[in-house]
Amino acid sequence: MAKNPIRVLVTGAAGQIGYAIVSMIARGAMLGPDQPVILHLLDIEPAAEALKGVKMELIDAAFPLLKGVVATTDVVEACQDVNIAVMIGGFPRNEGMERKDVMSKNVSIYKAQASALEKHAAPDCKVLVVANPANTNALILKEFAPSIPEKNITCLTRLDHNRALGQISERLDVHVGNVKNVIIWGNHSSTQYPDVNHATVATCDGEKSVRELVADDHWLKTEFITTVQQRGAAIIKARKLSSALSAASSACDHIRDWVLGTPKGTWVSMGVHSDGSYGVPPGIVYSFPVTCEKGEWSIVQGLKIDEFSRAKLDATAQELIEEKSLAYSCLN
Ligand SMILES: NC(=O)C1=CN([C@@H]2O[C@H](COP(=O)(O)OP(=O)(O)OC[C@H]3O[C@@H](n4cnc5c(N)ncnc54)[C@H](O)[C@@H]3O)[C@@H](O)[C@H]2O)C=CC1
Ligand SMILES: O=C([O-])CC(=O)C(=O)O
Repeated sequence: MAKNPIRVLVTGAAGQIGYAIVSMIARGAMLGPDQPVILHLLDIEPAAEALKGVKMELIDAAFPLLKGVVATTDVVEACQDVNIAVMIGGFPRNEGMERKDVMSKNVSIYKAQASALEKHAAPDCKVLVVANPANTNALILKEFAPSIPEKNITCLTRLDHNRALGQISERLDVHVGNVKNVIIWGNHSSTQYPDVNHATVATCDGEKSVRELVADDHWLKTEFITTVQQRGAAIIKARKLSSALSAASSACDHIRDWVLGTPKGTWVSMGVHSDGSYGVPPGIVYSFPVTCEKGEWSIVQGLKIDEFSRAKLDATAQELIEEKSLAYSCLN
């Protein structure tokens, strides 16, 4: 029997990431090749014509899984009964800016949209915040949508996770699909900590540790980390626009694994509300290694954290604490 359609909200749908992600969702990259979807597209009035154009193109593409498109500038209409909300609406940074530099513009959007989601989305709606500063926007969204369960509000660090997989794959000249279990700890910012201490590569002789195969701790502790931390800025420098294709694809990966589950023995990175695991203070949205099953994520427990990692985990937590107070000062 055909499945009922799932309603997916995409905010900022007339923007770069929005334009890239809608066709991915309509092709089944987010929810599976047999899952019909209805797209709810939200943007603001100045982008209303462009949004209309996106809807026209979705119709023209005749996607078999796409059962309807609601394209609107009305946040209430956009949020009505949605099961998944991908929150991309906001302002991107330009060259030379840090992601927190878009804080004052973007956190107020998340405060305003929180209550529309709370009142009008499906009660079990899963929320992914993409717009920067992603962790802090997710925190603000939760704060102003208190009835949405904390575990349903997450932010995107899967792009950083995929970037780390990509860097290891390039360095070892192995296919990226054979590399797994890197971790992004902390903030989606230049203080994030890409950690390969538990990462492995599938080889014909079984799974091997990334650290042993790379055999260059200096590179892993320096250039590898900074390349992943600075990749967003490098893309902006090269394209004069921030990452869009890779952000859209990673957002699909995030939701797909959350809803359909992570493969056995594999974890991914998600920005989630800290429960105090690994000594990370509660009260911030922090990227952890997680596995997902039956639509629920859980933080991977019991990983050994060495002294080098400890300092990095703490530094990015500290930045998130500071961002939190900056966000509140922007809202006052
Ligand atoms: N977490 C992550 O890994 C990544 C996050 N980002 C962030 O995603 C966000 C979007 O990036 P792009 O698509 O490149 O930007 P963009 O400027 O191309 O598109 C953003 C869209 O949001 C719309 N918008 C603005 N205010 C809105 C509101 N109140 N409600 C609904 N829509 C609204 C704009 O009209 C625009 O169409 C930025 O904040 C960017 O920094 C980008 C890449 C990766
Ligand atoms: O760097 C930016 O501003 C966009 C972004 O978040 C990324 O590419 O990771």
